[in-house]
Amino acid sequence: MKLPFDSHFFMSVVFLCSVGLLCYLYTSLVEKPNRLRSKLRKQGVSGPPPTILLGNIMELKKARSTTSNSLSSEPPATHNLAAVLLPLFDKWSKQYGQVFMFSIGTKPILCVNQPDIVREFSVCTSLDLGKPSYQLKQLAPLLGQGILTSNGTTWAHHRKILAPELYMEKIKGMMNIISESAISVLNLWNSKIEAEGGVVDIKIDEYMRNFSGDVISRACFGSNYSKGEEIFLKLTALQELMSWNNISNRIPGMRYLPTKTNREAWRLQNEVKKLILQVVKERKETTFEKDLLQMILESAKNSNLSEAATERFIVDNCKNIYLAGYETTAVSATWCLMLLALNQNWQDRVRAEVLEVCGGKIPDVNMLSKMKQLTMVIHETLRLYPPVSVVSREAYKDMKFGNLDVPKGFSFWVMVVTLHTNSDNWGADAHEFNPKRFANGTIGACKLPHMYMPFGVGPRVCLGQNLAMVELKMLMALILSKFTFSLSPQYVHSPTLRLLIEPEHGIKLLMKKLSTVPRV
Ligand code: HEM
Repeated sequence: MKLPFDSHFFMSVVFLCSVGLLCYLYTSLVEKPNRLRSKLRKQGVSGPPPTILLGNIMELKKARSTTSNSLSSEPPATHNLAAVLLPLFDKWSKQYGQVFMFSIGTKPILCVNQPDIVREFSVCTSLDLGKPSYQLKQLAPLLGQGILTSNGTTWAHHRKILAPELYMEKIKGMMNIISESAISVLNLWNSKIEAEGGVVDIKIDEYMRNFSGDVISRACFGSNYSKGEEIFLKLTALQELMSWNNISNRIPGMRYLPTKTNREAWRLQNEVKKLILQVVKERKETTFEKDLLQMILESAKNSNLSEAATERFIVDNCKNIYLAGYETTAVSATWCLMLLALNQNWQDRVRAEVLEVCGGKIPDVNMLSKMKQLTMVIHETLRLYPPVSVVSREAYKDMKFGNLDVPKGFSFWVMVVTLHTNSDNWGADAHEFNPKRFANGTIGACKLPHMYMPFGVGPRVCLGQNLAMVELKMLMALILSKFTFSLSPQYVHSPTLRLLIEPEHGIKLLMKKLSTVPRV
């Protein structure tokens, strides 16, 4: 058969295309990352040598698998998470200094724990310092493009719309919802204790999730938990599929292949979208509340977006808020109860404060603000067990931090756990539970307060931190005023790093009703 074109010409085109593709791959996967790394090497920054394409992935993987089973089954004597969860980073930091570079795949990353650079990084307001591109790609299937997963002017637009809805003034209006959600957990525990004769061994994790899910769903979206429950379950399953443990998330391009896991993730994505749009539809038909969902709806309407873009704006931001505020608060509450169970003196002390301030009433904002000991305990919990272990950014143009010229394309990691337990900053008891260090607030707690960052830093600092603190205080105050608790003998201490720092086997407490008012 005669080809309609010259076969030599065809072969030349194929040859040239292949050479072009190889050059492109070589430049973007090998030459460019090497060029970026060499710019920092010239400034004296070193780090573990990366292997071609895989970077330091194999070392990171090995470190994770060797540490995951090495934790004590006893309650912790100290809370040295940096050494347990991030030993490789500890080792690299000792070997290469407080600023070193490593690679995830071909992506060069600068790990920064040096106080002056962390300070500059945390006050930088440039829109060119955004969330890392590799992270946005990884989270896109889970979160689409909302406030958590966008950069530049798109992010600024999302933040402007959402921020006022989470100011303290608005949170005051959510107090009833927050206390009702907490009381429903207390009622369940009460019934369990009565049914089981006075003391009950409870795994608290799901209750904490129900609480924070209920609050987010009702306060921000006006729907009740039973409507949000399905969304939460699917998002949690989706989050699990997106976690580091899933190989598809570690190999570039793998998530586009129709593997079993990916197909399951796509199915869940569609279902979550349908459910959120269903809540939106009901909302349009029935209510004109001025809550977060209403703001998102109105802003989408005013933005002259196409119907598809409007849907995406709504669905993505709903998912972002659900995800940002759900697990983080639940996990913090879980760790806080574990620490109070382990430290009975602090449990008694905070309970005495709660009983004195509230006198048997449900706390209001004013009462919560008077609970100093409780606030100290929560800050200390977030110091030792910060749910978000790394604050990360990428330089989208050449930038300067301290003496460091950082080329465009470099990502930064600030290791929150490492900063939170640095003994130079926090003192010799850095790995111990000592809420007293927060007696003068977060500013007086250590030598360099900007190194305390459970809610992140700079313009992208957590939007929900006021809400989270009020939720945690309300829940702890109500639990402490009704129950006493200690760690269950079945509790196994095994903090693990999924997307967040979580108790691997959950937290079990021995819980009973409070009979007498304790003396301190
Ligand atoms: C104890 C609970 C929480 C913790 C520890 C936490 C922590 C964080 C952290 C570390 C960040 C990233 C900040 C950065 O990159 O500098 C963040 C971002 C965010 N959080 Fe939270 N968070 C909590 C609760 C909440 C709640 C309850 C909500 C909302 C209802 C929320 C909404 C957000 C949003 C929207 C962002 C993205 C901000 C942006 O990129 O502009 N968070 N959070």
